[in-house]
Amino acid sequence: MLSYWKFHRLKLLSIITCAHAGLLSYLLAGALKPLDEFVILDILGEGGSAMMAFIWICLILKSRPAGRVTTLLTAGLGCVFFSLWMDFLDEFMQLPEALHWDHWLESTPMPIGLLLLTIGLYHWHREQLGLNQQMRKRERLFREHLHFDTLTPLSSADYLKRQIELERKRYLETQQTFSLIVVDMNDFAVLNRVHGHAEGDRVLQAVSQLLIMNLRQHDLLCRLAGDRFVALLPNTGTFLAQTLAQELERAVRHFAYKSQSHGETLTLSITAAVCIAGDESAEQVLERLQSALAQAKQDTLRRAA
Ligand SMILES: Nc1nc2c(ncn2[C@@H]2O[C@H](COP(=O)(O)OP(=O)(O)OP(=O)(O)O)[C@@H](O)[C@H]2O)c(=O)[nH]1
Repeated sequence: MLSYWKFHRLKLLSIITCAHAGLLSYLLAGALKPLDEFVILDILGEGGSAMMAFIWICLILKSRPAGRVTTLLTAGLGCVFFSLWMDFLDEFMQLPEALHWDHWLESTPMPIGLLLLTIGLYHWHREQLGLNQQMRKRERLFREHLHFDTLTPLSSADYLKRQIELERKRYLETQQTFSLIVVDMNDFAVLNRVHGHAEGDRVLQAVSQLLIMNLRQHDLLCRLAGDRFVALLPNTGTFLAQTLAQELERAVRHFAYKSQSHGETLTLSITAAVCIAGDESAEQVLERLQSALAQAKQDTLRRAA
């Protein structure tokens, strides 16, 4: 409750104030009905509906950031809630015959609320289309995953091996080779030591997102172990794989990651290596990939020396 109270307190306060104003108006202008005029079924039905509308408001505010769509949905549901609330109060209070404002307060907010809710839902739909577009890039990651890594949203080495076996079958049918890129963070043990393991975890999460965004829609990124990732590139030759690997290295080098503790920019870098595969078992391919990485690490060290 507290987290969304901070962002949406104005909206919630307006709704609660309106509800209190309605109650106060009834108390000032009307009188309590005798007990035998209470209709239990109406009280339960109208009170329950008002309560549900309020719960919907809380759920919307809890699950959405502040913005136009949230405001429209809350305003719409707020009007619906107010209408139902006035209807509920009507069950307990009797107003003088000459007064008619209770009918207005019961009936007018409902259609206005439904109109606002409809506009809000329409914009929510448009917003969702935009989000779907963004998510499509990561679709292969989220589909059919039995083995998710607990830290990053990537699949594990087991899933990667199964995917390599599938690519191998495809190779036997179509003769189309595929490539793999292995990526390893440089000096990650030092980063852990200097900035703490929790910061290291956040770096791994951020880097995995960055790598995903720099791969193509049909590529698959897995976390092999620790600070090591593997991208499976279907139907891709060595030249294109090398180009992608260089792009990944560049993306990480230019990534201005900010530490959570002090907000300073941490310099991150990776070493990437590539291998092309066809008719080989997953173990064989991964072994070759690890050797290519070891070689690339040595080259990097030699260049730095
Ligand atoms: N924060 C964090 N650290 C991890 C995780 N898994 C492995 N590590 C750490 O990653 C580090 C990997 O160490 P190394 O293989 O020596 O890698 P490195 O320091 O990048 O060395 P080079 O690869 O040679 O540059 C170790 O310190 C592990 O403790 C994890 O899930 N979270």
